[in-house]
Amino acid sequence: MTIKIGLTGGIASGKSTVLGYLKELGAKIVDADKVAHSVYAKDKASYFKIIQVFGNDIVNKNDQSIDRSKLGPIVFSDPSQMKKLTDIVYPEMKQLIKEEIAQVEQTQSHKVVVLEAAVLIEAGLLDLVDKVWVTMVPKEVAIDRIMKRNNLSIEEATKRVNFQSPNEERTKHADFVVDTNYPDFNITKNKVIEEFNKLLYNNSKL
Ligand SMILES: CC(C)(COP(=O)(O)OP(=O)(O)OC[C@H]1O[C@@H](n2cnc3c(N)ncnc32)[C@H](O)[C@@H]1O)[C@@H](O)C(=O)NCCC(=O)NCCS
Ligand SMILES: Nc1ncnc2c1ncn2[C@@H]1O[C@H](COP(=O)(O)OP(=O)(O)OP(=O)(O)O)[C@@H](O)[C@H]1O
Repeated sequence: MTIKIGLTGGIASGKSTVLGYLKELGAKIVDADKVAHSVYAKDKASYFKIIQVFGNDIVNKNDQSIDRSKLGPIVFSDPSQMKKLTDIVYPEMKQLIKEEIAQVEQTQSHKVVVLEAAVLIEAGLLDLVDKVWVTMVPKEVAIDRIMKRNNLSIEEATKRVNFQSPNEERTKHADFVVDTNYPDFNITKNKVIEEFNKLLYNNSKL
């Protein structure tokens, strides 16, 4: 049997760091951001729907591809526009993720598959996983990390954090909360290894 972990967390909460540890432990990674990007391809049903809703201005004139860098500013500054986009993107994204996970289950290529998705809960992906892991730092720490990492003002960094759901929304669904608010990355790493092994060796599904 394959154990399916959904990994989510707010911006700059340590998702990529934890994902790196899980990869080292041998888990297969499914990256929801990447899958979401793939639905913009011309052979996907979402392609035409997105152009219908957002118009030709978001299309690259040379190759007719959708330019995400034009779409981003429209949707990230207006939740109602983001809702219009995700109403189109999420169903196709979920179907593709389902297929990717099924492939791992069928071939039994990996014992653990991790679905990394910033919007695991919002996109209705909870039913695809057995366990939910949530990376978390206090809001002020996230803001501080973004200011340093992305070289942004406190206002810009705060805007990015506020765009996403609050930590409490996510931790409500968590089987395991990965607190990454430690200067020493090894503390985070050891917690991840411990929980991973618990899951792998105490799991009746295996
Ligand atoms: C708006 C789009 C076109 C911008 O693409 P672009 O390549 O410029 O940015 P990218 O996808 O790398 O996103 C930047 C960051 O924002 C996060 N993010 C993207 N969409 C959302 C959202 N709806 N809610 C919260 N965070 C989001 C991503 O996880 C990532 O950390 C793209 O993010 C998108 O299609 N978003 C809607 C689908 C979605 O929710 N994707 C996230 C799946 S985890
Ligand atoms: N103990 C720690 N564990 C994880 N990350 C830490 C820790 N201490 C500091 N950080 C820093 O937090 C920042 C965010 O980490 P990471 O990129 O893994 O987060 P993320 O959730 O994937 O971010 P985003 O959603 O913005 O891509 C990084 O700059 C990282 O160096």
